Amino acid sequence: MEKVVLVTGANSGIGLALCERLLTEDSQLLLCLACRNMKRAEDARSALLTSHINAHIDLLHLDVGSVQSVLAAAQELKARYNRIDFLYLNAGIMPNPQVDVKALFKGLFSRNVINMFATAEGLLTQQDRLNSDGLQEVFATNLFGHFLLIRELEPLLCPGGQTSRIVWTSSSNARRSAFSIEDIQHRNGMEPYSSSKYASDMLSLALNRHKNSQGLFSSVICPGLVMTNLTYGILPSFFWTLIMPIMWLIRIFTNTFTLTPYNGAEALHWLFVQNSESLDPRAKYHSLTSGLGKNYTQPQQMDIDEQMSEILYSKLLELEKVVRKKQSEGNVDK
Ligand SMILES: NC(=O)C1=CN([C@@H]2O[C@H](COP(=O)(O)OP(=O)(O)OC[C@H]3O[C@@H](n4cnc5c(N)ncnc54)[C@H](OP(=O)(O)O)[C@@H]3O)[C@@H](O)[C@H]2O)C=CC1
Ligand SMILES: CC(C)CCC[C@@H](C)[C@H]1CC[C@H]2C3=C(CC[C@]12C)[C@@]1(C)CCC(=O)[C@@H](C)[C@@H]1CC3
Repeated sequence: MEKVVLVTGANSGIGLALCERLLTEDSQLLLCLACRNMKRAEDARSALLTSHINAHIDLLHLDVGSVQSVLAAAQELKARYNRIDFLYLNAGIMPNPQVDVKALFKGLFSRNVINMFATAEGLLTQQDRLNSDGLQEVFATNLFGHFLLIRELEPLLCPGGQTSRIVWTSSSNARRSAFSIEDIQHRNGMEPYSSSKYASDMLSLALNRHKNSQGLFSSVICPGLVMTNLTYGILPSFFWTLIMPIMWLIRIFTNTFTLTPYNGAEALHWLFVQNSESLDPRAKYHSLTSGLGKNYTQPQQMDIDEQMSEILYSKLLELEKVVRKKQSEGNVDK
């Protein structure tokens, strides 16, 4: 039976590279590209079809940052498919990033330099805003929209007698100290990206606890530092052009500088070919590239508190009720 695979944020960067790799791995795949911009989705589909002429590629309009769009997309999916084998939750944003140049230079001459290049700890802040649902945009896009999608797709993800898999594109930038259980949307801080990725790590653990018995397994990965639209948005493009040779040089010494989307998608691809029983729910799977350019995947234990992940899960369920109520009231008003 052909596998049904859905990828969010599939039209560029790591998501698109993943699609390419999955089609090479399994030509029988039924691949669904879930994107917020249909022109970009069409272009991605055409690009994939040039190297995989007979591939079965569907498109779906999905803006994960919008409650209404997630609910509509889920309805459409339930009409189209009777199960989903792999759900890759890859769409993500880091709006208005600011690099702390002083911390960067200080870090360059410290013993922490390798960790700084791997995680950007203490280097990055972002300016977040409220979206039209009244949610913080980074939280809504990177975490909550995906959570709502999972909840809506439960009938396709837990069909009974079969296992399904969820894979989150998280980050080594996910940090416990950037997250507050009192402020899960990160309304009051300057590191919404780090907070949202830490929340996705915790949610994955909670999902495993609640859903493994129904055949649903969740994992998180970090793609390493990859040059994509997201990273190009961090610094002016002339600066990236200038430092690109340095980046490739650093790559010889740090395996976390995967740099290309193909390399960054390594752990996402690796998980596709693993059995669910062999997965560790507490591990983050890292895409790594050696100095000689060899790709490999390595698990690393996550710094997560079981109890806190359970509280987060309950808070997300509560928020789900609130947004659903708001949504149905909105529909009645129309
Ligand atoms: N690049 C890196 O070094 C790292 C990236 N990551 C994570 O990898 C993931 C992929 O990012 P990357 O490939 O780097 O960057 P890209 O910007 O190339 O890809 C992000 C994708 O997400 C889509 N997207 C953003 N917002 C939404 C939305 N509201 N609804 C639907 N789709 C949306 C984008 O669509 P559109 O084209 O329309 O904007 C795009 O397809 C992200 O989750 C990111 O946090 C993690 C660690 C490191
Ligand atoms: C002199 C140096 C070559 C200049 C580069 C400095 C920074 C702009 C980068 C250093 C570490 C990088 C990094 C990321 C972005 C660019 C840096 C801050 C990420 C935060 C991108 C998104 C992620 O999720 C992380 C895993 C990356 C970690 C490292």
